[in-house]
Amino acid sequence: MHAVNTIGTTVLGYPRIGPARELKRALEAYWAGTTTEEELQTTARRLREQTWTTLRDQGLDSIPSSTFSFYDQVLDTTALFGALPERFTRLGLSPLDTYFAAARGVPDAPALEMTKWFDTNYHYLVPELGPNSRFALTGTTPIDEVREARALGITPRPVLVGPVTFLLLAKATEPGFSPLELLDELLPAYAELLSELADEGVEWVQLDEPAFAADRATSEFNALTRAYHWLAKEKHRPKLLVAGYFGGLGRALGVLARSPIEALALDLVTDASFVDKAAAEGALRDKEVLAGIVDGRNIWRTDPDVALARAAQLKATAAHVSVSTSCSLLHVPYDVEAETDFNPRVKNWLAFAQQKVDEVVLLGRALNGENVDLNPARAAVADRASAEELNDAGVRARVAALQPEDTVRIPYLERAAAQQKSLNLPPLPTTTIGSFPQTSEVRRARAAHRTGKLDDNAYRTAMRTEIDRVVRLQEDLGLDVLVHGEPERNDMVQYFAEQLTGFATTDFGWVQSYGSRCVRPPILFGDVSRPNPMTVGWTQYAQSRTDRPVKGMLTGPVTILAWSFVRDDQPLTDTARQVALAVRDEVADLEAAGIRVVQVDEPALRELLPLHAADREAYFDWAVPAFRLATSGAAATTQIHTHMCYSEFGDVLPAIDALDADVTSIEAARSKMEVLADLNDAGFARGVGPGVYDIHSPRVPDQTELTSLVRTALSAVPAERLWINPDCGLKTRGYAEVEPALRHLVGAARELRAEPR
Ligand SMILES: Nc1nc2c(c(=O)[nH]1)N[C@@H](CNc1ccc(C(=O)N[C@@H](CCC(=O)N[C@@H](CCC(=O)N[C@@H](CCC(=O)O)C(=O)O)C(=O)O)C(=O)O)cc1)CN2
Ligand code: MET
Ligand SMILES: [Zn+2]
Repeated sequence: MHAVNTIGTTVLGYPRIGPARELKRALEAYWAGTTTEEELQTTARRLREQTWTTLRDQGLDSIPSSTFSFYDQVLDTTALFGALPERFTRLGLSPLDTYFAAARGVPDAPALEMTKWFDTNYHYLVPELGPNSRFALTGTTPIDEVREARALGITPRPVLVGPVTFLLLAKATEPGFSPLELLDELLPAYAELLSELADEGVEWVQLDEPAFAADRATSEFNALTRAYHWLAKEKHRPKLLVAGYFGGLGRALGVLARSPIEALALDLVTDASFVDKAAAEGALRDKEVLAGIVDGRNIWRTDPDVALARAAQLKATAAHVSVSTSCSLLHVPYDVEAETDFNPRVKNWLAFAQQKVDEVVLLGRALNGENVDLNPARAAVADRASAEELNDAGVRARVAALQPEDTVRIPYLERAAAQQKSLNLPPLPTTTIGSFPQTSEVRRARAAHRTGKLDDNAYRTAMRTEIDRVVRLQEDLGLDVLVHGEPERNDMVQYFAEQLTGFATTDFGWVQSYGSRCVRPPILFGDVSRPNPMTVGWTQYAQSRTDRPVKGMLTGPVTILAWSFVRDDQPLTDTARQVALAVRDEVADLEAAGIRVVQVDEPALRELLPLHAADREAYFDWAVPAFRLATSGAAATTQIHTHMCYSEFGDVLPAIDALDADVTSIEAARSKMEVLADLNDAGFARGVGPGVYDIHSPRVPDQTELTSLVRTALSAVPAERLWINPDCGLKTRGYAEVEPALRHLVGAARELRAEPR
């Protein structure tokens, strides 16, 4: 047993969508109006109870609560402290519907902005705060959950977004205002919650401060000091565990070590060198340290010897050391045992959330000096290291033979002239980003094909029918560069992973991306190669149905890595080169099949940007060449497009320029085209297609609005280089919105082409 009053073994958080995506289905049914709030609440309660009892039965000492969310934990915090913008609260909806309005938007109240949770593929809803924002404990969810858990005989450890990270993640509603100025307003609301949790018998509360894994200013460290001195001075409160993850804590480690909190959770996986710094931090002497030695973000089984050595290093300096995950398990799937169709050898190398909990329990006992059997784990790690799939001589030789000229094309202006001669496009050419609406018909056909109910021929016919429809629609609308619509793709990364060697894909390995939307990140376990063309058949078919150019559609190497679970036994740069060569082969085959425009999507270029500025150059040094390796084999006449979205691009503009794509489409509608001026400042002078409307909203923009946006764009970019397109792919939308929106888009282009310049 663990010592009295310590936290002991635990995990920092757990998946919540449900092992069979029960929450996704319950949410979508509720939003569609086919079920009641009560039914939704019942599903939610059952999922929470299932999580708590599973974690208890697996033997964790401390069970987290409030890791459940109906949409997002940052939005939960905003709602809990009464800080939802008035445009939602004045709607007169129930608390739950007000919350969903903020998450998803309603006709007169656009949703909160959504953005990436640090360097993950999870998205949170950005709080909007201004000088007049006030906080009050208006919600009861953490307390309700404690009561639910206690009814099961479990006294849980509520997990909350910490006050400083919450403010640092918010966006200011007024220029010049820093939400951190609201700290003194916010702390009393947190203190009140802590006091109420103490009343419920809660012993420990976890406050997450991942914002301190990024570079921070002195004022921000001061805020951290102030926050935890302030919260800790309250007498009536649970003990405080502060969790920093997604990297080493830098100066925040000392700040937290010197603050009067009782425990600290450290990510010992992301930054191994951080262990020494933590060990050297004498002030940990009065604290319990949760050693995050089980990777919460990747799916490999933990090497028990490496992990235990890291944890043991802390024993000399901390009052008590317990074992935990490096971060919440939100970022991994539930259970590897659900994968019945999996290569058993690869399966034995993996740990999903449920297996990671077992690892935490086992390693915790080992750290306490109990006699446990670590040999199965050691054997699995050794087996993986020796697998021949990790070492494909042909792939290795090809990478070793790469030359600098493999990442260089002839100068842009020469290419642009050759492409214009071949494509003969009008000024302000129009195009889309690739996917068209994924109708239930298309989804059903894919599902039936997967389960064998639809044979290959019938499936091909179904997809071709869809491609015909999408091509005809684009011709009718008058778009200039067409796409095939991606009906055959379950996901823009998984689709490729399913066809490449070195990848395994899952049937049930769902991970929440945002709200009810999930992805199944492929597992990149070995050397990567492309046995056969992956997209040529569909693209060539689409091209055969029209005289206009059809744009081939590929996912780039950086995004394939970012949205997969990647191997941790070699640098990302090595893996990226292998993936890039596979994409390069596909570009060559598309070209050979007569495709004159190829888009290589890199929406995750910004996502993988390291949180610490000092690591960024090294990142660009592999990410940019990987994209260039994938695309530089193309003939001068082949027009290479790329696409980026879901990000603030400020920190990656030089990298976008360095990709050397002929045309870059980039999310811009929500920021009103500001990115164009920024690109100019970075010296960017190639084709650019700022998204002219936000595809995340069902709202259809009218032509006047689009014309005016393009006019704004024209003040930054000459018509010869300016493309007109939506912000992102259309797969999550319906035709009822897409058709009129694209009609207005083409109309705007025509209107402006007719104007004298
Ligand atoms: N990997 C990835 N990350 C990304 C993005 C992305 O496109 N891909 N886009 C950004 C935003 N994220 C997004 C993530 C997911 C979805 C999304 O729509 N996901 C779908 C699932 C996509 C999928 O893999 N679908 C498969 C499997 C569908 C499925 O669930 N099938 C049913 C049965 C089929 C049926 O009858 O419908 C089942 O297995 O139970 C398919 O369509 O083939 C969902 O949650 O609903 C959208 C955006 C950033 N990160
Ligand atoms: N080609 C992809 C699509 O249109 C790009 C999406 S970026 C998240 O769906
Ligand atoms: Zn996109």
